[in-house]
Amino acid sequence: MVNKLEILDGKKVADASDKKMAKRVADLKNQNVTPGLAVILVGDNSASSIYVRNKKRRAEKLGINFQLIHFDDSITENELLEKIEQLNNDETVDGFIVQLPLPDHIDEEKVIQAIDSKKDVDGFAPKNVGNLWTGEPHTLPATASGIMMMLDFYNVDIDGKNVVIIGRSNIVGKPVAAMMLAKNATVTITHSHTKNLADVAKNADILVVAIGQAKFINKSFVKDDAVVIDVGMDHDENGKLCGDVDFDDVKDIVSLISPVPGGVGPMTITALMDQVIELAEGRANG
Ligand SMILES: NC(=O)C1=CN([C@@H]2O[C@H](COP(=O)(O)OP(=O)(O)OC[C@H]3O[C@@H](n4cnc5c(N)ncnc54)[C@H](OP(=O)(O)O)[C@@H]3O)[C@@H](O)[C@H]2O)C=CC1
Ligand SMILES: Nc1nc(=O)c2c([nH]1)NC[C@@H]1CN(c3ccc(C(=O)N[C@@H](CCC(=O)O)C(=O)O)cc3)C=[N+]21
Repeated sequence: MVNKLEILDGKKVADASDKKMAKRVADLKNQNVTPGLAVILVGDNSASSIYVRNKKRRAEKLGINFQLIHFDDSITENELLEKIEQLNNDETVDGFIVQLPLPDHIDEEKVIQAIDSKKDVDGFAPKNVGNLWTGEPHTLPATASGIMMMLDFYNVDIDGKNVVIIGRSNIVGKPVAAMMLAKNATVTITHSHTKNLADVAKNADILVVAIGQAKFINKSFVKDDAVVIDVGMDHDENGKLCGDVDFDDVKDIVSLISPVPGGVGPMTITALMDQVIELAEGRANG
């Protein structure tokens, strides 16, 4: 079978949206409002560090105020909660993120609940999660939104399609499921207890992989002509950044695939910046 490989080029989609977003930031600055984003990073998780570095770069490019608050692993839960309270009350900060995962001695649930849902640009606060499933959400998880924006850019039809998601995290798997369902996909969420994962995954017209295992998904998991979205931020045996999908193994059978790097990562940042700008627009309009 002859197959024309097409890449879901997240970098290209991101560059196109940057032009529109920079214009919105300029309009806000004319009204004396500068969008503000703060990020709390505890310790130095590798995927988090990549995310922080690229967010800073993109915020600076777009003219968004970016503030990194970097704590050592030894920070106490109370110190972290105090910082969150301060950001909740800081009028120059439109939105902020607490990078996950957090060290074991900190209760992630408690931290997320402390974030003012109006400033929760990750869309992780319980109120925003609830709204994601019932409609009219205030903020949305950036990775899932970024994936949907990318599929939209490439005119990938979702209605009635079989979407299989591998991974059920609150950051990626579950919000992707909610958004795909809202677009009328038939959604299957799989995880480490799923039996016959390859057979289930082979039903997917659109396969979304977010497990954090380098090159785990090879062509035995992928149907011919499937669309494959690789969320993983892993490292191969040479320490090089790679995804959860073995790109070279599947590239000849898929119809569309997002690479790592240059796929979902840049789209996550696009979706995040879009959300920060939107909150600042809300502030400017009173
Ligand atoms: N590009 C981006 O924008 C982003 C990238 N990432 C990256 O995506 C990956 C996943 O992140 P995240 O969702 O936070 O990960 P988590 O570790 O929170 O969750 C991983 C999920 O994958 C499942 N899983 C793990 N191994 C297997 C397996 N062998 N077979 C089936 N299911 C499996 C787990 O199952 P169970 O629940 O049963 O344990 C769990 O549901 C990471 O590499 C991360 O760095 C994350 C966020 C954003
Ligand atoms: N509260 C919280 N929300 C998150 O959304 C969140 C998090 N914590 N913790 C960590 C993961 C990981 N994540 C990434 C986003 C973009 C890139 C990214 O920019 N990737 C580039 C990397 C390119 C490079 O610089 O080498 C790419 O794929 O092209 C990476 C990783 C968000 N996460």
